[in-house]
Amino acid sequence: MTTANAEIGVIGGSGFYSFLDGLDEVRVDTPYGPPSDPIAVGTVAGRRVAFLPRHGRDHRYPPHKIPYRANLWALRSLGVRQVIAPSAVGSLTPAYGPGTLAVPDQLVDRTYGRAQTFYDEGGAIHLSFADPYCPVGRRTALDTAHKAGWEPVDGGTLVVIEGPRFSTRAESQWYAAQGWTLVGMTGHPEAVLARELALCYTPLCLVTDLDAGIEEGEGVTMEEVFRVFAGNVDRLRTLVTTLVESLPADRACPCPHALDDMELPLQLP
Ligand SMILES: CSC[C@H]1O[C@H](OP(=O)(O)O)[C@H](O)[C@@H]1O
Ligand SMILES: Nc1ncnc2[nH]cnc12
Repeated sequence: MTTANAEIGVIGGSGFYSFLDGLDEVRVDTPYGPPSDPIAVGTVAGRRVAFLPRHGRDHRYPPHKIPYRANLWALRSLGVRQVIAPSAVGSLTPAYGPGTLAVPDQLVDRTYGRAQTFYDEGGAIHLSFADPYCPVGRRTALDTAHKAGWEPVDGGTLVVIEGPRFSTRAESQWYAAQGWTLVGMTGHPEAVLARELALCYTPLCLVTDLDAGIEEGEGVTMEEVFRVFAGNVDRLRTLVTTLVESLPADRACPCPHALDDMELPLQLP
């Protein structure tokens, strides 16, 4: 049983395996097994922060094998109430080239076979997920990014595919034709599990490539994703640090934290 605590969680994705120096590492266990990695906990600008690389620091978990439930549960058990979630994504529009930062406001789930709820026994719980992301977190992220010199994209739809393969050109063109703008592999079930634990969740999507239906080359490669992300990770890390400082502590947002006080079949950590 750890006594470490944090209010803000950062879940790093591909190429974002560490956050800041000098954080303490804590091992947390959960009813869903251990999270992807020990969690780095510390104080940043007076705010208590917990950092967890979703694939593990050695990227041992592919997107469909990430222990999403353990990750969210572990963060919540440390006291986390707001999650910042950077990830590498493909673009479904030529308007958003590599290096673009986007803060989507919608999500489409095209995954299958992933455990995507904590409420699979003990009673039926149906939560609203109409707006999957915290509006205050999104606004703060966009304002913070503007101040830091980014030109972030405000809104758009992230389609989450099962992976680990990238999309075919036809799939990609179909996603784009729906009006969806970004494609990734990890945004679901991460966001909905955060919602089920009454956590605010703010995605920070860094475009690493034009997806297969948009570009005319050989298709997306993993090497390309890592290379472009590596070229942006330092300023993204700086942005996340500033965002940690800027997120309002009072959570005066419409996200359903009332869950905290509800009688649920699940004993929240
Ligand atoms: C490294 S190629 C595809 C991989 O990158 C993205 O990871 P994350 O969302 O954790 O940044 C994508 O979702 C895939 O998991
Ligand atoms: N094109 C793409 N498709 C799915 N996930 C991605 N992550 C980064 N680029 C991606």
